[in-house]
Amino acid sequence: MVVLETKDLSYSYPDGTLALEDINIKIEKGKKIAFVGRNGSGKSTLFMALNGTHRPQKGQVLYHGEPLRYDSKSLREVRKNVGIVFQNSDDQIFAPTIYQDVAFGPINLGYPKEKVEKIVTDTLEYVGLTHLKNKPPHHLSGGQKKRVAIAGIVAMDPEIIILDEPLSNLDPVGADEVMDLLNELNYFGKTIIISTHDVDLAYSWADYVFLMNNRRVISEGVPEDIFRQTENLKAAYLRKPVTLEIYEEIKKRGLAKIKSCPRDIPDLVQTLRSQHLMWVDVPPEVEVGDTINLGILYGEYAMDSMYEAINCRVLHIHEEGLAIVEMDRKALRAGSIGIYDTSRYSHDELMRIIKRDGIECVGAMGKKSKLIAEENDIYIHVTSGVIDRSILNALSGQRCLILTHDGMVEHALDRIRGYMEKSGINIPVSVANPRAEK
Ligand SMILES: Nc1ncnc2c1ncn2[C@@H]1O[C@H](COP(=O)(O)OP(=O)(O)OP(=O)(O)O)[C@@H](O)[C@H]1O
Repeated sequence: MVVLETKDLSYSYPDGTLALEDINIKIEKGKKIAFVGRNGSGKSTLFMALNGTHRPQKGQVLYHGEPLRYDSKSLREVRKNVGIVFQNSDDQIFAPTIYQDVAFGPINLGYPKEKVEKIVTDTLEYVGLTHLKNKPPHHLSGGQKKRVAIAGIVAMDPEIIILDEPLSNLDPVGADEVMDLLNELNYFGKTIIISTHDVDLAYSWADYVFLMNNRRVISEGVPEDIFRQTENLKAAYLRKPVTLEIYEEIKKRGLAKIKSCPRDIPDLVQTLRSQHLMWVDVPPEVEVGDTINLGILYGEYAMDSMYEAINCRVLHIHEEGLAIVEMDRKALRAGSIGIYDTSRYSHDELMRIIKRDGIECVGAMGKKSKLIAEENDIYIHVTSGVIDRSILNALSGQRCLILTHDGMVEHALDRIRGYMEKSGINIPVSVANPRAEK
């Protein structure tokens, strides 16, 4: 379903600068969208047009198929549904305390006092800022300010959240936290639109990408297509994402075993063709192309995990039964992943699970999980890209536990099961504290 659309939209600033020209885009509900383009290509201007702040001189913006109207009542309505988080948090945060800042939107929407209080309390908890609620915003770090700005928008419960350069000026941890938050919001149904220069981020994160240059959208599509269009990337002064570049080099050398483009590190690892060739004696009945089982390697002989079952494909049979075979290593004990639902957190149970399952690697998704780990002095090995890194750690034989909550539990299960299906590798995965059966 298309939620937001523009038709032949052009916009010039009052000083005559033409900033957008004939923009035709369609935004699908529930997607993660990235607008990628260098400085000055028109991304911020487009975002301001999408929520009615800039009124185009030509063309239209449509929200759910209805052209935007620019009277104050209609604008209020559209801004409630299409929230923008500005690039510079200081442009957005102005109340004396964080609490008041987040309350600003809901109060403006005319909600009763109790409802405002509940929304603000829930939102601050959601973004992990409850402990700072009475602080003045200018005392916060860049990452915290960004989360306050996002909270201010989330508090109005918009259908679409637009973020202009959400990671600019953030350190890697702050950036990961913001991306975690955006993924969670998207998982629970919000359409998320960001602008960025970061091609690696857009490639791995977005469902759909618009490439902008010089006031126009020059290309659009799924990231695997957009970032392979070398000419368009050059025209937009952008480079290829690193994961894609590595994959293309691997492919050129005949080392890739699958044709689909990997978008993240587990996918990239999965792409690698096993290159282990060896000589073995084979019985007379074996023919070229047969698969034979060589048994199990472990310890220092196993390369990818603690224990590996080695199957071989016979490539060539030499005289007297000596054959060249290509080894296919399969992890036998691929480690495991437990998922702990922190919405049903109990200190004793969590500590018992970590001990019982011999957990070697803990990952925390979301602010609440990180706080729980901190409270309990649990060392967090993985704080970002938690699901993918846990998969990689499990593949190398580690027992992993992911701390997360509510619906994200299902999301993690889906992602891990999806990986198992694609790769054919079985990683034991379960919810460590499942909901009790009624
Ligand atoms: N208030 C303004 N008045 C006049 N021209 C402006 C104004 N704001 C932006 N522009 C111009 O509009 C064009 C598009 O700018 P815009 O900020 O939308 O680009 P952008 O892609 O968001 O860039 P960045 O990545 O640097 O944020 C640029 O040529 C810019 O100089």
